[in-house]
Amino acid sequence: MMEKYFKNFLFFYKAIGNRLFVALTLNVLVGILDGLGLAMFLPLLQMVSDNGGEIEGKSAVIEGMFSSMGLELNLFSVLLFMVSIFAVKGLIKFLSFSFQVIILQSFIRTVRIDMFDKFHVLNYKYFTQSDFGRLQNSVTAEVSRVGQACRSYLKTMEALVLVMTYLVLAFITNPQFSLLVTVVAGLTNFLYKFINRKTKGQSRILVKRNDFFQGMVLEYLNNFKYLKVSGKIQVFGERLTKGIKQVEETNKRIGILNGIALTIREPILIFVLSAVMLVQVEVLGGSLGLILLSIVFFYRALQVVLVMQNQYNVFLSVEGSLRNLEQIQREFDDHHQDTAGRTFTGLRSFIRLDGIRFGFGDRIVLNNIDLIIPENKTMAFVGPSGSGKTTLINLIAGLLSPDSGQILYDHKPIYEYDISSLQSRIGYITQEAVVFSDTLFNNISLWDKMTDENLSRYERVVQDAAMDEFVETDSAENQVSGLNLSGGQRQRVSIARELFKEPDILIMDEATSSLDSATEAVIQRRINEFSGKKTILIVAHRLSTVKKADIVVYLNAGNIEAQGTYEELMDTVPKFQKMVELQNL
Ligand SMILES: Nc1ncnc2c1ncn2[C@@H]1O[C@H](COP(=O)(O)OP(=O)(O)OP(=O)(O)O)[C@@H](O)[C@H]1O
Repeated sequence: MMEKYFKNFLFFYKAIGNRLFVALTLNVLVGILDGLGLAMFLPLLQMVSDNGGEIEGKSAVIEGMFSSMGLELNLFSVLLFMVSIFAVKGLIKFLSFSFQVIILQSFIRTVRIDMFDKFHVLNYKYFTQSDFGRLQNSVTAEVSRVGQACRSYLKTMEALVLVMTYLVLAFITNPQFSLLVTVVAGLTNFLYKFINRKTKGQSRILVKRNDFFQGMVLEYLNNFKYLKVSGKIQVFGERLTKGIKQVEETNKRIGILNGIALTIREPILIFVLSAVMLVQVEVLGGSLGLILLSIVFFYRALQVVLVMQNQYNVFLSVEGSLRNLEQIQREFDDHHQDTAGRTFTGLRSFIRLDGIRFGFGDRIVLNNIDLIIPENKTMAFVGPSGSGKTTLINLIAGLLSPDSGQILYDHKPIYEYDISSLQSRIGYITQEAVVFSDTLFNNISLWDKMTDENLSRYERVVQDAAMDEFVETDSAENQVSGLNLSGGQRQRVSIARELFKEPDILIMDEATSSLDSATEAVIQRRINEFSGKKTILIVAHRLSTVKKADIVVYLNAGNIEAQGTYEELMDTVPKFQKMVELQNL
């Protein structure tokens, strides 16, 4: 229990640092100034009542305070003091408020940036196996909710120190009365424990339901076209509606619980105050006069308790998001890609795969792969669908790490390199063409500067990728997006981008599968010019594209069954021969 309170405190303390204590101290100051201002009621009360014997004792302290400041205790000086105190209190409250805004902004900024920093180095295998709805929800909506958690937590803490300050003041004024009120009011906390537990439970359910809903939204957007053309958009729409209803149902429950917690506090406390006042005056024969100032403090405390209650409920309703964030941060840390500092400056001799094994979960995808890819040679991977070609390429490109075995770039294991320096030397074109909603120039240069040199490089690769047919002159500033280009056009944008990059190693995984034969031939001719100058890895089902490869590797069920030239494979591997015959080559 205490451990949990401490855990939350530690979480925010780690993110906010000692500024948290500054914020809290400012609040104690606000409370003390408020108390001091309110204490001026004592001399005022004394001025209006003649039988304030007990008040006199306490007000003597104030009188002493005034005389030490060289002031006389009269209506004017008391009121002047009160006005000044409240003015200073206003100023400090403003400081505290502004300080809180600053803390919060920096907290949310840090959490967001930190989240994406962790995301950038996330291992790709974990990414492909993740629930995308959860990932998306975590880096967007959940971070905002964690910001809300921080805000409400801070406000709760601040309210708590204020309540404490008022209670101390009430105790100083009238210990017996204050003790009675505190004990009775404390008993009502059991009720709140119950409500809080319920709220927390709902908050966790809410995160799960939001993850699920976000996942559905992603699928809806990604598959919009298919859902429409298949006439199933309404069916999917019903699932979405169900998701929305579930999220809102949970929100409603949390809202109602908050409402209960918020509204019952005041009537209960007023009841307690009245009951204790009756007992104190009627049974214990106390004086109403002195009770009054304690009541003012209690009432102040009550107002703050209400704020605290409100904020704590808000906190509980988003606490699920906080736990989710901690969990996902832990997962991100556990699944980050290991990468070392050696800068890759280009391939000098070969890439070597030694006894590579790789699986997704229990499914073994690659089984003991040994392979040497000599520098500046073209190697093609062929084999049935699902045989592991793309997975093998992804391992070579450093997207995936083998379960066992080693990948060496020029005698050094791949993990000894700074992976981004290696990947910046790899051109990777896949069947899923990547197009960003931006200008054509930015799409191809990936936001490089628009210098004369880059522009002429851009124009060259536009031609090399056979884009001239859909790209007019002065096209660099044209806006494109995945939606306003045809499949083949998107693929050519992807090819142009990798040519612009001028990589050492060019990987083409079904890179020309969406193109007509004529366009493919143009690009193929351009790629052929690289042969002997770059290391090229090709995955292709259309076997005509691999005829010119130096080495063809035949993969089957995660094993290399044969490798050699196209002709050698035709002679020695009947399965390959059959594949070629089926394509009428
Ligand atoms: N993210 C993943 N999670 C689980 N299994 C996966 C994942 N990606 C691929 N696989 C499995 O790994 C195996 C090899 O897939 P891979 O994409 O490497 O085959 P491929 O030879 O390139 O196939 P194709 O010619 O159809 O593109 C397949 O059985 C596939 O189901």
